Amino acid sequence: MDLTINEKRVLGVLAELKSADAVTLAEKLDAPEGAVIQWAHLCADRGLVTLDKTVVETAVLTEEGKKYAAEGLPERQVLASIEGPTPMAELTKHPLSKIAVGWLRKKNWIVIDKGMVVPTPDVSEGVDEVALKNPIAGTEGCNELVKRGLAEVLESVSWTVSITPAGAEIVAAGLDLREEIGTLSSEQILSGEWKSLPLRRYSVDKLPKKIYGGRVHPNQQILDEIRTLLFEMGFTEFHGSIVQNAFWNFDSLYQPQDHPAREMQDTFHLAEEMDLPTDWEKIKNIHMTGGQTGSTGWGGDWSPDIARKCVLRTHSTSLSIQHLARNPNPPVKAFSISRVYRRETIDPTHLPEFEQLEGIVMDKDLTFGHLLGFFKEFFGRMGFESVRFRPGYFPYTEPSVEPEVWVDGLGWVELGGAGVFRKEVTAPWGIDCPVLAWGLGVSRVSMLRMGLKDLRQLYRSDIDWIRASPVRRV
Ligand SMILES: N[C@@H](Cc1ccccc1)C(=O)O
Repeated sequence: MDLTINEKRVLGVLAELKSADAVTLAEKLDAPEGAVIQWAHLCADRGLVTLDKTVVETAVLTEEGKKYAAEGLPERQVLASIEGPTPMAELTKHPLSKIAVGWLRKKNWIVIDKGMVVPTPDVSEGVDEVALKNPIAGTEGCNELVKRGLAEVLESVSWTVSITPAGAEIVAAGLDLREEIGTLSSEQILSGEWKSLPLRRYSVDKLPKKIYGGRVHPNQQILDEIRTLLFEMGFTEFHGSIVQNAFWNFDSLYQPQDHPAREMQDTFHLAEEMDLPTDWEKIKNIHMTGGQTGSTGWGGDWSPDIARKCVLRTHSTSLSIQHLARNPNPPVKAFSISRVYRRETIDPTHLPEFEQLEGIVMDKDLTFGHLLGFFKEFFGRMGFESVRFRPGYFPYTEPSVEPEVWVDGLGWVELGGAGVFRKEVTAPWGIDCPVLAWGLGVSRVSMLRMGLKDLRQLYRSDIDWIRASPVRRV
C-alpha cells in the first residue's frame, strides 16, 4: 500500500495509543490539528483507522448576559427595587422597567391590580437565573437565556481516531519512515539511485478541491450585455436619482393627479418635497386645458403641492422625460437601466424593486413602425426570435403597445410598455418631432434568459447558484 509519510506517522502513533483524539495526535506529531485530521481521513479511506466525530456544545454568555450575571436579570433588579405594592407609574421610572414588566408578569412575580404592582409570595430563583451563573448547553435554563439573547451555544467538533486491525498489521510489518522525495536531481536519475528512493506518490484519480475565481454576478452580466448591445446600436446612456418628485414621475408624463397609479398602495411615497422647475405652470396648463397642443387636457384642478411631493421612482420614464427636457433637439437616442420601486407583494414574479430598461428615440419623421422595428431588432439580438405586440394604454403615449416575446414552455411573455409620446408630454419642452419611448422589465428578461422560475433568485446572495451559473458572453 502506498502510504504517504504523514499517513505512516499517524499509524505509527496510533500503533502505540490504539485510539487518540485529534488534539493529542497533533501534539505527538507536532503538526496542526487540521492537517492531522486530513491525514487521518486518508488513512480512514484505506480502512486503516476509524474516525469518530463528536460535536460538543458549549454555552457562553453574551455581553448582555454577562452584565445580568453580575447585576441580576432585569426583572430581578426591578423586583428588588420595590417593597410591597407600588404604583405602576412609580415602577416605570426604573430604567429596566421596559424589559422587566413583561417578564415579571410572565414569571408570576407580580400581579397588577388597578394600577398597583403587587409582588407575589413566590419569587424564588428560576432555572434561567441558575443558568446565568453557570450556563450549560441544552438545559432548560440555558435555552431560555439563548432565546433572550443572553447566551449563545457554540459548537466544536472533536475527532477520535482509532487504528483498525488492518492498520495495526501494516505497522507490524514495518513502516518506512524516511522522508519522501518529491523532486529528483539529475545525479539521482543518472546513477539509478532513484530506484531505491522513497518517492512521493501522486494520486491521479482524486479530484483536487475546486477553486472559484471572482466573477461578475449573472444578472449583472446580462445587464452589461444589454448595455453593450445598445451602445452598438448607437444609443447613449442617461442616469438619474432614485428619489423623484411627483412632477417628474407623474405630472410631466401627463398622468392626472387623481390617477390610480399614484395611490398609496402602488407607490412608495416619501415625506420629502422637491422644488419644481421655474416654468412648472406650463405643465399645469397642459393638465387643465391642454395648452397649445390642441388637446383638451384632463380638466379639473392641478396642484403644485402634490407635484412637489417625493416618491421612489416608479418607472424610469421619469428619467426619460428629464433627459428630453434637457435635450429638446433631435436627434436623441438614449437609454437607461435603472432600479424602480413599486409596492408589490413579493412573489416569484413580483418584487418591490426591479430593473427597467428605458429608451427614447427622437428624430424627424420617426413613426410607430420604427418602434416595432427596433423591438424586433433588439429582442432578436437578445436571443428572442419571435416578438409580437399587443395594444396597450399609457397616459403618456399614443399609440401604445405591450411587446411580448415567445419563450418555449412559457408562451408569450409580456415585457413592458412602449409607444410614441403624446404632444401633451413633449410640447411643454419645445420638442416638435416624434419621440419613441419604452420601458421594459429587464429582470424579467434575465429570468427568461437564465430559465429561472423565481425572480427573487436574481437578488439572493446564493453563492452556489452564482458559481454554478454558466459564464455568458459579454
Ligand atoms: N413606464 C411604463 C413603460 C413605458 C415606458 C415608456 C413608454 C410607454 C410605456 C411602465 O413602467 O410600465
